[in-house]
Amino acid sequence: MAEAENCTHNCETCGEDCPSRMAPQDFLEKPHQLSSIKKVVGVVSGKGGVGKSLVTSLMAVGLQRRGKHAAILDADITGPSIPKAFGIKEKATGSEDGIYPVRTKTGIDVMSINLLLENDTDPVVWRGPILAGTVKQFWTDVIWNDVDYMFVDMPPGTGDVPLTVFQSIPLDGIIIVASPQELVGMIVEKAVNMANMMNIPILGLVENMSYVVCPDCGKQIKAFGESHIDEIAEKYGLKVLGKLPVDPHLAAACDGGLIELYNGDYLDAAADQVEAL
Ligand SMILES: Nc1ncnc2c1ncn2[C@@H]1O[C@H](COP(=O)(O)OP(=O)(O)OP(=O)(O)O)[C@@H](O)[C@H]1O
Repeated sequence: MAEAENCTHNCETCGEDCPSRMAPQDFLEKPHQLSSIKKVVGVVSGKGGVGKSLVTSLMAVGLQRRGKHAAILDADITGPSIPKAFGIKEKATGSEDGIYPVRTKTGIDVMSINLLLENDTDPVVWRGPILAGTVKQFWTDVIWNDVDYMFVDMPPGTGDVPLTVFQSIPLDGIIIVASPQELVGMIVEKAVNMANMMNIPILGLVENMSYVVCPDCGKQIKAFGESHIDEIAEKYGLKVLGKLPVDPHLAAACDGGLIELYNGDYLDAAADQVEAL
């Protein structure tokens, strides 16, 4: 059990009766004093590469199209994909007051580690506490001006870094993104249980790469087998907010920095849910 004087504030390692044990809300960090952020939504996945950044980008684009001011905090420090999806080439700037996010073509404010690194290809070879500290600084040291909806592209998984982010940024809700393969295993359920343990409302589930549409006959092909998302949603009393197909246009838009030009209403129900917060 951790003693109070050498407490690491990582309550995973100490006992229930540890005197330094804190309630989850005690870890919450305050945003920059010049920031104004109305609602914060985390986009979470049980593991990497399932399309979490793509869903984060589409959510911000969707809310911005509805006349709201959207922002993205890219908390995926080791795999930052947001600047690429929006084709952001410039770097973030700062003043003695703080750091300013970079604005996309349609007015979405973005902060990502790639906007601070000299070269986009520089790897971030940092240990967990530094990664988590950087995400915290994106919240505390960045001046987020008049944001209606901030989407946080969370680090994948349920390890130390996502845990710290969950504890330090006050999330109004999370969206869990999963691929059909993941839904067969327990990875999504781990993410659901983690959110429940942290008392963060789950707005719903999004299944990415749910199906492929045959270019000749338009038939939906379940390339990864039948979907299990409805079963899991029912088991945990959650909403299914959308099912995205594998779409080459989507991949091209995302990889070509043109995500703001992509037309598709797959995440309309998710946007409704966020607006209802
Ligand atoms: N539905 C889809 N159709 C076509 N391509 C997709 C789809 N979803 C994701 N992709 C492509 O898959 C790649 C990975 O997506 P993305 O970066 O969003 O995943 P991620 O879960 O955020 O990964 P990581 O956790 O490693 O950052 C991207 O190149 C993206 O364009």
